[in-house]
Amino acid sequence: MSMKAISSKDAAALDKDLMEIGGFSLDQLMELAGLSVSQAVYRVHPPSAGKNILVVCGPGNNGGDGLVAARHLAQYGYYPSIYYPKEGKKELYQRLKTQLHNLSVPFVPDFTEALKSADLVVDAIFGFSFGGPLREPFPSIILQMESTSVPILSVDAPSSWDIQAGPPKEGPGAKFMPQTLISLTAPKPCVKYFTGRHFLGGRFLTKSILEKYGLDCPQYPGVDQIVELGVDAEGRL
Ligand SMILES: NC(=O)C1=CN([C@@H]2O[C@H](COP(=O)(O)OP(=O)(O)OC[C@H]3O[C@@H](n4cnc5c(N)ncnc54)[C@H](O)[C@@H]3O)[C@@H](O)[C@H]2O)[C@@H](O)CC1
Ligand SMILES: [K+]
Repeated sequence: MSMKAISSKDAAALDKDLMEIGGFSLDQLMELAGLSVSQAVYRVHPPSAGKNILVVCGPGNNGGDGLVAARHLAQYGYYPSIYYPKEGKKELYQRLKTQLHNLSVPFVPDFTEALKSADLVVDAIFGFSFGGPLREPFPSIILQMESTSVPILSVDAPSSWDIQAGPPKEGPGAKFMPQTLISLTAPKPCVKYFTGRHFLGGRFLTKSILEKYGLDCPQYPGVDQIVELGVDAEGRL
């Protein structure tokens, strides 16, 4: 099973349509996106494989997806911790933080230290609005993510990759290849450089939106919020 990619411009327009025409709020979309991310974590890394999940959040909505996913992971019995070096300004992120504080999910100050005890890293740093050379404090975080042996699951795109053109030719991110990627709504063009396990999440598209953007959404099995691309609902290639 495969799916057509969507450019970052169309992905942003589709998001806007879901809210302005579709009647969704950002909170709802982020909740469903983050729920998908948590299910992908559970699928590739069940609690029996290690419960310490380090969720690295960036300043935008990709980071918001990470905050939501961390809440669900805590409810599933994992021990998530959050590294959030550049917090976003939206009130929504503050509410997500409160929800995590109330579950005693720690916000950790030192990425290098936190990585030492992590069983899996969720890369929720940048999604489809990433562009240009990496600005501080992210270059050193990306360098550590590309050289660690801890498995990484990236949300919507491997952070530091150009959404269209894929990994940078040199510098931080040039060798970054997460083990798992969950594309939200639809894969982005950079997915053609990705070689790991690939899931789709964000189960909120309607027939008219699929038609407008020329997308063909694979069938999600049962009540799942994720579908693995490359494998069909019955597990066949
Ligand atoms: N329909 C969907 O697919 C949905 C998508 N959501 C998520 O929203 C993401 C897009 O969110 P946003 O548009 O807020 O953007 P992102 O979260 O992709 O990133 C934007 C932030 O990154 C910073 N940034 C961009 N380039 C940078 C660079 N070179 N160095 C340092 N900082 C940089 C920007 O200043 C901004 O703060 C998607 O990828 C997805 O994860 C969900 O939250 C909601 C539903
Ligand atoms: K990401």
